[in-house]
Amino acid sequence: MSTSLPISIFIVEDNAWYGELLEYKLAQNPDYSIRRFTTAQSCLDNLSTKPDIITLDYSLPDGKGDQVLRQIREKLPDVFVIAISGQEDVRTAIGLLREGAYDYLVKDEETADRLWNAVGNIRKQLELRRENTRLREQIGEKYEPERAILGESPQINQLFALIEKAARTNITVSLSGETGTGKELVAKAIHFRSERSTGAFVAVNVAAIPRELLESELFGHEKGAFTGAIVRRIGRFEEAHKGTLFLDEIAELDLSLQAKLLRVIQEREVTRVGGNQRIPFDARLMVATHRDLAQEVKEGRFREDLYYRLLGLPIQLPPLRERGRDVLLLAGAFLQDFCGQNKMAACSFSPAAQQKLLSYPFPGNVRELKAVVELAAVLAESDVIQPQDLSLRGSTVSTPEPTETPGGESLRIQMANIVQHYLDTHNGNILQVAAKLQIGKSTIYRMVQNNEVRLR
Ligand SMILES: Nc1ncnc2c1ncn2[C@@H]1O[C@H](COP(=O)(O)OP(=O)(O)OP(=O)(O)O)[C@@H](O)[C@H]1O
Repeated sequence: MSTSLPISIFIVEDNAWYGELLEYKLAQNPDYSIRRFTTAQSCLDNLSTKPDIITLDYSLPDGKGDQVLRQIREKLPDVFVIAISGQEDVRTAIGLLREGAYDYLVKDEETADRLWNAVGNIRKQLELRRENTRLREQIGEKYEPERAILGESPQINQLFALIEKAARTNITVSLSGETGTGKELVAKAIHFRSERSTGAFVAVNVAAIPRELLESELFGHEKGAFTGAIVRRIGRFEEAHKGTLFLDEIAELDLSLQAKLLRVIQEREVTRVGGNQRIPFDARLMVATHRDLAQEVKEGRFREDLYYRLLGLPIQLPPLRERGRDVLLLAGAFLQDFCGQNKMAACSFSPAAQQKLLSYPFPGNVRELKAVVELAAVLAESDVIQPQDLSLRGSTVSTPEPTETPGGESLRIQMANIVQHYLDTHNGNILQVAAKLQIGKSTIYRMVQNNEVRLR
């Protein structure tokens, strides 16, 4: 297998003949770019070019292998060093491996082949490392707030400023706002801008997990802790170690779990269900709710002490209807994305459709807008979306009847027929059908609510 990624290798060997042999072997792979050095100093002087791998002769005229290895690793901690020595001394080998050498080879007639294999193994690790870096960069880019969170209204600009502040420290962040306003998106943006971005972002929707499972979900359980606990399982707190734990719908946590959560946060240790070992964790906490948590405290449904523990930096997300022309900006971006993903001609909104979007209150906020736009793109008869293509709940703007097709069925009925067919063939699994048809799941939920389709 040849890799398209070049790998740079330094061969440090004072014996010219031996150096030649190693270079000859490795040069068989055209992706390896090789440089040879006969002294430790000449290698150290060239480390700024950042080789991926160094093969290091243990006995160089100007330095012993372990000292040179240390100097190399001080400058390039990530470089893979393969030590090569003429002496079969186990202690030397162990010492070098302890100093961080990747491998140790003894000079004999098979060294070149073993080096070839060792470099091949390193290459695989390097490819994984590069892939990881690439993915991490992509994620970082994706969650660069200015790119992922769309909007130009003063409210959104204030939000960007708060995200920057939150990302600079480890302070707990409490997000509030109506459903679909982007609370989870903001939590991710903060995580991926923070020093913890290389750690995991672990999201738990407290309301979506049955009470009896939630404790073990959060804190883990030991094998045999309860019927069904056939293996030990680490909880979300442990999973988020060095990263961020995002607890969504925190107001739905019942009072007994609130007490446990408070203790865990105070002590920064979890005890798995059925266990007695206290396991320290280092996760940053972010919480979100669509409720007024202070009001929940007043009404005795949320512990006051936990409330103050979690409040940290409060960020309130404005409803979409208060973001002025951001509605059109978001709608345009969602439309472009959807048409691009589905290889449809570029679409736009007619002025009347834009007006309709601007005058609708969007109780489901950005999530609803996205679903409405995607459905409109499917329903529209031309590449200009008209008001009647926008299916808004209880809309005040009068919408003409959907166009009749030659067969006499309205497009909306046809759409319902298609969705019904997929629901029937996918056991009523809304998520699967939404993915298959590339429409928002809320669109299908709405069709179910309006009795346009049925879950049989
Ligand atoms: N400003 C924005 N720019 C682009 N996309 C957004 C914006 N705000 C929200 N979204 C998108 O809207 C959808 C809903 O966002 P998100 O899940 O973050 O909302 P939420 O407030 O956490 O919802 P809930 O309270 O229901 O959990 C997601 O697809 C998200 O990417």
